Amino acid sequence: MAQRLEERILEYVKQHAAEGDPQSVVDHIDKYCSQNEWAMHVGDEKGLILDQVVKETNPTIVLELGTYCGYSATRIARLLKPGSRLLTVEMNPENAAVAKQMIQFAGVQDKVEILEGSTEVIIPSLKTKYGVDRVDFVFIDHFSERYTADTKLLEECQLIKKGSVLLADNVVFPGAPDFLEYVRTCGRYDCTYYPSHLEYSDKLDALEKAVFKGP
Ligand SMILES: Oc1cc(-c2ccc(F)cc2)cc2cncnc12
Ligand SMILES: [Mg+2]
Repeated sequence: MAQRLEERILEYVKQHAAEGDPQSVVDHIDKYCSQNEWAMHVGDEKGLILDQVVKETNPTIVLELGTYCGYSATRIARLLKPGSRLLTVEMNPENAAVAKQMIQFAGVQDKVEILEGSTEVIIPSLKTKYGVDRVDFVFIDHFSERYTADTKLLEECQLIKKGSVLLADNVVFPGAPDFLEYVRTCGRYDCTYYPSHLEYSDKLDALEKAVFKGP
């Protein structure tokens, strides 16, 4: 029995999902985490909203804050057009190691790059170190206390331009009240609220979409 929850999830996927099939990987993570052990993936219900926003945005460059086991990176990457790429930031090296294997197993490794470190250090290095000009879509799913600071950092680093889409998980539970206040009142975003439920639970949660109108 693998020591860590994240390793048990990866083991289950490797033994039961279809290698090279990202939908199968996503479905099996959902199956394990709804039947065996809860884990903090965005999940199937909020995942369908994520899918819809990714499809309507059709992004070329995606930034994800909070990789965890790679569930949402796999979920997003399966929808990306050829030539597009997803950069995902994870500060926990053990989770990054699991996510790397998950993404590899799903067969989306050519689209996904895992950046190990903290967002406050990595975001300012995206242009110089990772050759990013602008990000079209940002999935914010790390510590809710960092949502507002990292959003401001993306603006200051000129990584988001008019039309860039932010989508934030957990704006109800655990909650991101200052983020909601910021994007809804600063005047630079068009916001949409998507009520849903916490992953693998009947507790209420929601996603917030914030489309940047420009500086
Ligand atoms: O989706 C999420 C859920 C929870 C969480 C925590 C405590 C609890 F009781 C329930 C849920 C934590 C998260 C941290 N980072 C990113 N996403 C998360
Ligand atoms: Mg989350």
